[in-house]
Amino acid sequence: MRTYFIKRYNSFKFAFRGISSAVRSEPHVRLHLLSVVLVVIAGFALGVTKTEWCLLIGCAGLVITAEVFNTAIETLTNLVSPDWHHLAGKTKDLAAGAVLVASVTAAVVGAIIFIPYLIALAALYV
Ligand SMILES: Nc1ncnc2c1ncn2[C@@H]1O[C@H](COP(=O)(O)OP(=O)(O)OP(=O)(O)O)[C@@H](O)[C@H]1O
Repeated sequence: MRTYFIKRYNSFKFAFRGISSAVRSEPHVRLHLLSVVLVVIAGFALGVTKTEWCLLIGCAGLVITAEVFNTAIETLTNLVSPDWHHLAGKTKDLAAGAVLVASVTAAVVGAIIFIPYLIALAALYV
């Protein structure tokens, strides 16, 4: 039983080490984390609903997950193919494409949620 908990503890430790390594090595991951912080501040400031919070958190999780996978794929590609190879390039382009899809999705959802709040807020001052 003790071994079971030690193994689970180590799994979490390795996972956090992976996230921490992605944050330290990838400027894009830091940029996306900053965006998440700004979205959370805007969410509290504008008083979004519970459903809207779920959508925003879901999108933020999707983008960060895509970024961490992208970092993992880039790292593995660099290990397997340090030299220029069209398949290595294609692999990295595909991973970057996944991040772009997740980011555009999050941006569209954010716009759909925040724009009506911002219009209502602006209307108070005009
Ligand atoms: N070994 C390679 N062989 C062929 N093309 C490559 C190779 N490495 C990178 N590329 C091409 O250059 C692009 C940029 O690669 P790079 O490794 O700099 O990733 P990146 O998107 O700049 O990553 P990041 O800025 O997140 O570190 C890739 O998307 C790919 O098209």
